[in-house]
Amino acid sequence: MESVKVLSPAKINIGLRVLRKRPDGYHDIETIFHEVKLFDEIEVEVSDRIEFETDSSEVPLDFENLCLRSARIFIESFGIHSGVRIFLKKVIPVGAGLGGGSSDAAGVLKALNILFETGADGDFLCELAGLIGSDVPFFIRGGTAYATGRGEVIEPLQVDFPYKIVLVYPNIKISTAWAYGNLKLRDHAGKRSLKEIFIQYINSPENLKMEIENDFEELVFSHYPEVGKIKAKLYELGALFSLMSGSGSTVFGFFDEIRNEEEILSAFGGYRVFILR
Ligand SMILES: C[C@@](CO)(OP(=O)(O)O)[C@H](O)COP(=O)(O)OP(=O)(O)OC[C@H]1O[C@@H](n2ccc(N)nc2=O)[C@H](O)[C@@H]1O
Ligand SMILES: Nc1ncnc2c1ncn2[C@@H]1O[C@H](COP(=O)(O)OP(=O)(O)O)[C@@H](O)[C@H]1O
Repeated sequence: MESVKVLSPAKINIGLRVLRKRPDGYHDIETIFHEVKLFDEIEVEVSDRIEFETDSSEVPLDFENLCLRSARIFIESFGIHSGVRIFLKKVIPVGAGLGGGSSDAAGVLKALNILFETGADGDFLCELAGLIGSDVPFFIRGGTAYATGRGEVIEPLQVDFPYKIVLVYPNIKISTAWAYGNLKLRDHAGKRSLKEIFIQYINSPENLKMEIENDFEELVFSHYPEVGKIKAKLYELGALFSLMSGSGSTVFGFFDEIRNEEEILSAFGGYRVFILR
């Protein structure tokens, strides 16, 4: 096989509860991951070294590069005796709460699995993915899933998703480690699980509004008031439900139909807006 190309999608978190700090420094969380139609592109081919190229100036090229980390883990775990060249076309904003880096890491695992014809199944790729980052296992299968543990325990959910989605990224990069490190934990004792709430109310946005929260909103909105203003503006523009994704700074809105595309785009002039139908 000459080369393999895959698309790696962004995600949103439809609700995010941070439950407790664990002895290993991570936090147990509860979230609904939902894949959205915004994609990076990855191409891999065999090479004599492990090489990486990208069209983005924002992706780190050192040890923090998640595509390189994925490739090294894959090559070591299968005892492969060649290298790979990875090309990443970056579309998903970086440090935006959309999981782009994690998705690219999963995309590299999936692409290399095809390139080297290992025959490894999704469960094995999920195990490798968990070594790279908490959000990476979700992206092996994508779709919609209920996640627990540090985010790596995935239960796929079958849902007919009824909304168009608008994403607004206000050009503010937020470090996930900073967000977890500065969060004041809230008490979720006695609440129904996000999975139950999501399944019961996916077609009832008024109830989603009342019951689904993202614990990072308070912290991020207080440091960056412009992020909170996006949520209010999305409701003014007709969103049925709106929430910040992950540790921010992207805010998403669910709409039944989008008839005011021009108005939405001009309301957020200067920000990156994605209208996903
Ligand atoms: C907040 C979320 C919600 O989906 O997403 P993003 O906003 O980053 O997209 C995730 O929990 C982000 O997961 P991910 O981005 O994979 O995090 P990792 O690389 O594993 O960890 C980065 C750092 O975040 C903290 N961390 C991460 C996950 C977790 N459950 N508890 C934590 O405390 C740790 O300090 C860790 O060193
Ligand atoms: N392929 C990649 N794309 C984006 N970021 C990457 C990548 N590889 C490593 N990173 C690092 O991961 C960090 C988190 O990026 P990203 O996954 O886009 O954000 P988030 O965790 O907010 O969803 C970035 O600040 C960057 O340093």
